[in-house]
Amino acid sequence: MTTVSDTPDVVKILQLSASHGTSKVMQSAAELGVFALLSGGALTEPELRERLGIHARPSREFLDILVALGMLERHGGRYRNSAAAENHLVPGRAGYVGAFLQVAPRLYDEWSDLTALLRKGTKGQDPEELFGDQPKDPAILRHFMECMDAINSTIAPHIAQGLDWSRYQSFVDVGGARGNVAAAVIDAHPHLRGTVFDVRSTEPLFSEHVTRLGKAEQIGFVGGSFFTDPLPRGDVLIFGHVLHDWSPEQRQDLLAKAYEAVSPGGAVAVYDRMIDDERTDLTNLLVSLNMIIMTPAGSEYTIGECRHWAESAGFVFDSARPLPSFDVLVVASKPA
Ligand SMILES: C[S@@+](CC[C@H](N)C(=O)[O-])C[C@H]1O[C@@H](n2cnc3c(N)ncnc32)[C@H](O)[C@@H]1O
Repeated sequence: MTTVSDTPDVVKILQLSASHGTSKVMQSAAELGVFALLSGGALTEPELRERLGIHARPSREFLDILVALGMLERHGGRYRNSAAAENHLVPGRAGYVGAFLQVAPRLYDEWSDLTALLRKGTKGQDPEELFGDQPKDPAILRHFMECMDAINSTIAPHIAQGLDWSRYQSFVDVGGARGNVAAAVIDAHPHLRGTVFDVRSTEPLFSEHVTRLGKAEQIGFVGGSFFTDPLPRGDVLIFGHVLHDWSPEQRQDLLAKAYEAVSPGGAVAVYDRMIDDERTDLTNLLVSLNMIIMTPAGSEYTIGECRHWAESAGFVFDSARPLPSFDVLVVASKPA
């Protein structure tokens, strides 16, 4: 006999209603170090419980949910990482994206007020609180940079391939943080000279990171604010995960400013979690709502809007291509 709870629509509604649970299980697994521990080999539930310091009452549900989510596997009473967890959730691995899960608990708290935000439109944050150029807690800044690099590391090789860099001599990564993407571009195209433009407080972390990557000679740093200071000149200006922090008017102003700084014949390259023009993609719509919650005026935006801002600034639209991690790269050139 079919009951109401067996119908696909009801199953879907029940699963959606419980998705806070899967999100929280993933965050706690990262926080407790489950994936790092299991990268050393399979363990039984009592062994995991003891090593992770978790209580017997929730431990089986916790671990078996991770199995059901495809993050762990269970064979003969022993748990081990799935290939996905082993490749992407073990700290130190090249494909590590778990830093994103570490910021997630904060996001989780911020989302708890969604209904209030939907009514008011903003949480009333101070823009300076988010990205002010005052000294910040160095540990917090470092963690923020690590999280950004965990995400942009998967994108960087595609930025290095996404333009015909043989046509250019220089680029500026605007809001380029500690130079992670700039280093990947230089790595693939050693003839280029790169500049990272970012708030002054990031300079020590930039120097440390590009030195570690062996790119300190090829990448310079200019500190300042892209709202009040001139942008450094270059053949290509990159805006990666920057425009989504600001209002549509500020994005338009930044691209107009970029047009002045780009050499004739050069280009602007923008990447963000852009929304498809039909506004159907759930993943990036959720990311956009997250930006609305987390910033005073930011959000994601459609590919068409990005094209419109670039064209209004004087650029000629070249291409929009999807990148891994649900980002889109828009490239537009400045006539020679
Ligand atoms: C979300 S991060 C993106 C970092 C990097 N481009 C990436 O793709 O991961 C935004 C960057 O913009 C920088 N930023 C914020 N406000 C700025 C301003 N007014 N002037 C220059 N850089 C700024 C931040 O310090 C941060 O490094």
